[in-house]
Amino acid sequence: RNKKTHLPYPPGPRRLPLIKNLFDLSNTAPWVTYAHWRKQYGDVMSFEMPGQLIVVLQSPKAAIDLMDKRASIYSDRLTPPIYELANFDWMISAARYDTYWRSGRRILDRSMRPAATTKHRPVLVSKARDFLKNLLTKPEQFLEHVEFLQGSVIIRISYGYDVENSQDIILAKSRSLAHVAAPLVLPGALLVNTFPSLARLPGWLPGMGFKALAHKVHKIAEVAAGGPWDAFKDALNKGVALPSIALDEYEEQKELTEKEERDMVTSLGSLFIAGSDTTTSTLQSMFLMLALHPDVQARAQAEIDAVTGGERMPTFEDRANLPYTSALSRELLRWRVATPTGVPHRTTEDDIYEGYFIPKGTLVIVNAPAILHDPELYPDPEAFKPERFLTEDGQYKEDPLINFAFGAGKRICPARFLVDLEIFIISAMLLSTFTVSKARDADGIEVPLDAETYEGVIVRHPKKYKCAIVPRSRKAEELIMSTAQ
Ligand code: HEM
Repeated sequence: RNKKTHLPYPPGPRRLPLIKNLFDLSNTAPWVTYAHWRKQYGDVMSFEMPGQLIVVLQSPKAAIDLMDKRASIYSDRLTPPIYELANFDWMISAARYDTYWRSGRRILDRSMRPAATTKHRPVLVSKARDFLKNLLTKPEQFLEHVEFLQGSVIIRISYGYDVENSQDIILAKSRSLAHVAAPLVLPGALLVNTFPSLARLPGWLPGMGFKALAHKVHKIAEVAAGGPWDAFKDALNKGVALPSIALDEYEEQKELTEKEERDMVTSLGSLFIAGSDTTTSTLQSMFLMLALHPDVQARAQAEIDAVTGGERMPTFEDRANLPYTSALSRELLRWRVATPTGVPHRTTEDDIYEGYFIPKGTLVIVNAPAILHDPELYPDPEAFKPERFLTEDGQYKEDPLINFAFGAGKRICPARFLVDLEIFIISAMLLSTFTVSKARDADGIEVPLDAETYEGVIVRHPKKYKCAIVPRSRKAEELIMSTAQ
């Protein structure tokens, strides 16, 4: 109960002195603990980590009421202290709600709003073709191909730079940053995240290894953001810059001040780390789903064949005639939410909601799986059913709730329209040319697949698995080879 207002915090599990709820939360799947707590404490609940109150929202109403309608006070972030120490607090998804974030976010919103994403369609198609070709030559490496696809899509769309192969230096630097920096956002990853004042102690004291780590992150981040930007500037000077967000912004602003250029470097530099793992996860879930649901796959293939006659690849223009395939790509986002608890927002003022006190500095989480797997909203929620996104007469139906897979409020994922295009075109082109099924061992026995074996806390991925990916026909092979230059 708050001393000033005499109002209680939102209800939640009993806190122990000092350690509060430190040991009540699952380390591997906190969203499961939240969903379990929801049954006891309702849609707006709270718990505490030492020194930090956390509020969890688990219904569309609560998420919209606070994250959207009161966005002016629910849009800050808790930048991990290690990022500040590494001068890496420019990463947009971790940045404070301030003027830097606003100008960076403006660039991203402008370049990824629906009208602007249409421009990226040719890149998506060409990268999808390369992807199919890779699947044809080395189907057993499909998980790696998905990763490569996503990395090359982001770098091409951001800077107009075509990644040639998985050894490409710009891709390697971006991956290295994602690999080193992404896990550091977890509150328990480093002691300095829990006790930021440690950063003020001299580096020679024992336990100060995080300072060397911060230095390393700083170095990698500068190269990962600066390298592709330099490649873009080089292409620009030679007059060969390809269409990209960087080029659009450059042409729009013409003369950039040093600060504007730096903001552009950092906001574009944020895209790889924010967007590679997430879409990769969803596409990796797609292969798992297809191998587990031959009925869904056959229905989508029949729909696509009826439109293309098996004589060509499906295109974006076919989308209006492919409602089931469109619905399939939406159901994927719901079925295995890639970032189940999103990125916490932080309040910048005290607030009162439904008689509960939410103080300034509270972390607020939308537990997306609680909404997208609520049996009242999505009956039989664990089942994969594209029909959820179809009207009774089989037309594609928009469902605004699916946006919770991308967060909420002002910090909602700026790339959600791009992701929609990408998942649609990849699934349509894949289904038109390949059939995915369970793998078989040397004796011809099906290798069992487990739909539940996922790992990762912020972004979750299916654990490494095998499946068989076979071209549907000789004609399908020709289509792949003829278009993938
Ligand atoms: C399936 C794919 C994706 C999913 C599920 C996803 C999900 C999310 C979520 C949950 C957030 C946090 C939203 C919030 O705080 O409320 C977010 C933020 C963000 N995403 Fe995505 N994302 C995806 C793909 C991408 C891609 C492809 C890009 C870049 C090309 C991207 C760029 C970003 C950025 C820059 C932010 C930070 C926004 C901010 O803090 O203002 N995301 N995303």
